[in-house]
Amino acid sequence: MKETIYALSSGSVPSGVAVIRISGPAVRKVVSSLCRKIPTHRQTQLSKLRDPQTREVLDEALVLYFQGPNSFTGEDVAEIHCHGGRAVVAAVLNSLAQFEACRPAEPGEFTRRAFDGGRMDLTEVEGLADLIASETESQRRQAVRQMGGALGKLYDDWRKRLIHMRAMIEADFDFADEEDVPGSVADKVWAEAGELKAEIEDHLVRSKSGERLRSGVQVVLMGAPNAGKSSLLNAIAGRDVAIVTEEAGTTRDVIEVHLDLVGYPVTLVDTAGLRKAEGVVEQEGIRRAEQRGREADLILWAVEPDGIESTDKDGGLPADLSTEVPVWTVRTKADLETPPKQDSSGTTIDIPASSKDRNGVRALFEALTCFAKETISVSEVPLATRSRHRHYLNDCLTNLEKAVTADHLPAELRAEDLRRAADDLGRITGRIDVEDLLDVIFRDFCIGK
Ligand SMILES: Nc1nc2c(c(=O)[nH]1)N(C=O)[C@@H](CNc1ccc(C(=O)N[C@@H](CCC(=O)O)C(=O)O)cc1)CN2
Ligand SMILES: Nc1nc2c(ncn2[C@@H]2O[C@H](COP(=O)(O)OP(=O)(O)OP(=O)(O)O)[C@@H](O)[C@H]2O)c(=O)[nH]1
Repeated sequence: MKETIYALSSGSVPSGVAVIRISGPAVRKVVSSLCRKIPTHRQTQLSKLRDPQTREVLDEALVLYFQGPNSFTGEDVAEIHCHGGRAVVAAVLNSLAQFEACRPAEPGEFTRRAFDGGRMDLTEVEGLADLIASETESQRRQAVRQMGGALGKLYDDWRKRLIHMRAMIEADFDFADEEDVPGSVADKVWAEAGELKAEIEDHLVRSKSGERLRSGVQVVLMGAPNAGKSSLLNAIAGRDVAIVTEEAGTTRDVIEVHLDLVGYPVTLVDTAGLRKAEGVVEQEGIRRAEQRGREADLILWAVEPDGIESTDKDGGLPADLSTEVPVWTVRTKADLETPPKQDSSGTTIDIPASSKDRNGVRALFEALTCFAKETISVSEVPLATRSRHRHYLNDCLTNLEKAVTADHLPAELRAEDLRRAADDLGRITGRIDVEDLLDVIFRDFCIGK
């Protein structure tokens, strides 16, 4: 028999109320033992919770019951809403552990059961994970929509169209010998396939924005040592409206701050000062700084008043930087200088900033907010949000392209490419072999979800 799983779903204790969730075939037995009576489906019941062995009262709690299949997981589910004291939660979890075939849930295991039971597709699962990870309004909006199935529906519709096209082609070549079946059926299908291909290409282009919204616009501060990069980061992040979380990067030289700029997520990255370094550690720091620069959506090039010439000598932007990455020159320590004549190059935006006075970074802050808005452009249509989606969409396009262009090949082979293209979309929603992928996706979930 399938195991029954349980977990604290409500976050860290102590808390006012803690929610302990239980799912699986033993739920009815467990609940009737802990609180005698099983609540009516979808209703809560105030009950004394008792230790199954000693019958000692552990707490007075609200117990909620969902009879499978009408539950989040599709199995029988109960929720115990008890007091959020450490010892209360420990005592309840401990009594659950005493039941046979009952064990603590793995991260994301409730959701995994919902997926296995066909209650959610993979894009909905990912939307749910993104919703829990969301830090800004625009991220929340995109995640809610994806969790609600909008993206999955788009891919399912495309997949159905492909399956239909293939059926038409196969029907056409079954009757190919008969005279009165017009060849135009196939022509129509290939024209439709071409249209779908264009739709998917358009979706892919627009989805850059979806991925950026999910992970935050990457803004990387670069410049010579001592140019004032760290002070700038602190000055921007220190504004009450801006800071959400601060975390050290994977290296001690790369610091990331997650900003919420009026609902748009921006990851601001401070990097090691660029110069011709002697030490191995510093060289590694610079290598990583350059790497982040290459991945950036925007580079803030910090230049101090008398440092403009020295940056050229000591090290500039990485030579292989894509010309598509915009670079803004930020004149740091603007409180020390008399403003220079307007930069005539016209290639970069030039923004004076001072970390020393309260209004010193206002212009930069506002320019960044505009940039984030323009880069992300929250859309009403669902967008791909992960490189995983992009990967399979590209595979799908490759197969579709083969099918559409191969008019010298027999229809059987072209129909087979249509099937492959449909399968690629099925992999995004998880309808087609994704077993090895699931562990990776669910590993990132919280316990209790
Ligand atoms: N207490 C509590 N709050 C919660 C959840 C939960 O599981 N428990 N959720 C969990 O993530 C979210 C709400 N989402 C949910 C989605 C589906 C079902 C559910 O039981 N669906 C059944 C029955 C629907 C019905 O009441 O008729 C179904 O779809 O068949 C429950 C919660 C957020 N808040
Ligand atoms: N007057 C003034 N001094 C500043 C300003 N910003 C930074 N400084 C000073 O410049 C020095 C270097 O600043 P940091 O922010 O550490 O420079 P950095 O670019 O991060 O340096 P590295 O981490 O070595 O690359 C410090 O002494 C700061 O106090 C500013 O806006 N005005």
